[in-house]
Amino acid sequence: MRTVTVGTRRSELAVIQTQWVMDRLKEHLPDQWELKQEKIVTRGDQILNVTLSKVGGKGLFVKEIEQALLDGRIDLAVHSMKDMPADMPEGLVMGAVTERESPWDCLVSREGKTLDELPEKARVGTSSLRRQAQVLARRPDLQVEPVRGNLNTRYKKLMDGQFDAIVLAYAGIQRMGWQDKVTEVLSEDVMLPSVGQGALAIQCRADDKEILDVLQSINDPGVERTVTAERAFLHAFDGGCHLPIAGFATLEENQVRLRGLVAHPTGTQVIEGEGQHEDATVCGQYLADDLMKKGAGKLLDEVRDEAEQ
Ligand SMILES: NCc1[nH]cc(CCC(=O)O)c1CC(=O)O
Repeated sequence: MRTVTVGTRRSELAVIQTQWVMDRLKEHLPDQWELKQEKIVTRGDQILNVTLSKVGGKGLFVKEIEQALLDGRIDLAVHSMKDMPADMPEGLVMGAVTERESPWDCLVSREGKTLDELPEKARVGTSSLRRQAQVLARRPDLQVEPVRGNLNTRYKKLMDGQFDAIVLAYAGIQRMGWQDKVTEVLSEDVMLPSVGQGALAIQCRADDKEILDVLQSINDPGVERTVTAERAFLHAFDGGCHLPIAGFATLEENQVRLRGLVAHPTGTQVIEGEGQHEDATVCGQYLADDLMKKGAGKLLDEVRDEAEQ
């Protein structure tokens, strides 16, 4: 008999994601085990109306949750993979990676216009430098403005007329059941997604063998492999989701194929590449090396300097 406490952020999306994982876990739990949910407020949830990139710091959405795991207040935690920092605190591990929903971004537009159809100087809401850079690379005339808050808040701001369109992760929209609000799913040639986008990461204590065993049953090895390549790529730049870096991997026969890019937030410079390798981590590192040779390191230094001003 064991009561397993599952930690989650309190936003509607986080709760839906956690419930989804709990439903899966239920089918694999030993007899007499129970699942309980515990909501945790993170710093990222408390910061409103500030551009995340300005607040900086990696893991705004995970720190408090990690502390709860280390303290034993919770036994496992469900995170959006893309919110997970590259380095895990001592004593914690990623016990499972779940199957991936859509990795793409999408445009939700107030008057049903696609990215190419938006009128000149239309206002697009996003606080992600990665999305900003790619929107501006395609449509330099648009005005990109920061938008904070959870999905409900952002959608309300769009409908109130603060923006003509917003860019969101399609996976989040799907989980909320909001597919009919989407104007356009953006293809990888327009908007390469964030590393890990659409996948969920389940974190637990490294020494909790019982939980690790149960988590194995819901782990998706294919997604684990592609996400490992994407994260190795991001890690090589010492980057978090607040930098304009994108990466997306697929499996082709026995190879991991990875596309990645580093951009200036103004969209005026985009350095991109593609590579494949059997080993996921090597694949990510090789592509990062390739982009470094094309000037990505210098570009990111500029972006970091500008962010500090
Ligand atoms: N940045 C916040 C965040 N973290 C995870 C998702 C949902 C999608 C996912 O699982 O990647 C979102 C919302 C968004 O970016 O629109």
